[in-house]
Amino acid sequence: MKVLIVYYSQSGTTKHLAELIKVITGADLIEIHELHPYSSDYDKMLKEVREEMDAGMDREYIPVDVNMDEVDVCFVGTPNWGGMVACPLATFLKDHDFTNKKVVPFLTHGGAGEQDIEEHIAQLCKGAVVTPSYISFGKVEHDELDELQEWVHTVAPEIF
Ligand SMILES: Cc1cc2nc3c(=O)[nH]c(=O)nc-3n(C[C@H](O)[C@H](O)[C@H](O)COP(=O)(O)O)c2cc1C
Repeated sequence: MKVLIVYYSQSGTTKHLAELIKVITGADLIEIHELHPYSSDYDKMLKEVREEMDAGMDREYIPVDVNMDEVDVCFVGTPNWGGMVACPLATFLKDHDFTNKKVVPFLTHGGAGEQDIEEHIAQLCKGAVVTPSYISFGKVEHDELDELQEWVHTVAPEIF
């Protein structure tokens, strides 16, 4: 059983959650990075992201060495970007074939919650079986670790 965690993180919050899931599952971890960095000015970056989403543009990512054919269960982690999957990760998901794979979403947000991100992931990972997500407002705290562990065991019992 091959288990993979693929995620994007702009400021480390989703990365932290991905690393906790790695500790629980022992899965391989892949971080997606945009090919051309966003502005380091937060407001400019928000504008840039809004413009590329409105235009339906695919944000290029730095290629990663992964053979998706071998993967059975893929944890997919993203920050909430305007209720959507972060753009570079969205491009990665579009580029790979998730048919008949189990996709397990996890996400972090700044107050708006899950919105339609699970649905967006299902659209991007065509043919996948998408489980309920783990949703964290900001960084996962120490007292939430039991809940995280329980969620992993519930959505992907076959990997243990
Ligand atoms: C471009 C952009 C758009 C965002 N849009 C939202 C949003 O619509 N709703 C929300 O709750 N948080 C939003 N956030 C906040 C992030 O989802 C939140 O801070 C997240 O935990 C950051 O994860 P990261 O550190 O892994 O990048 C946005 C952040 C960025 C950079």
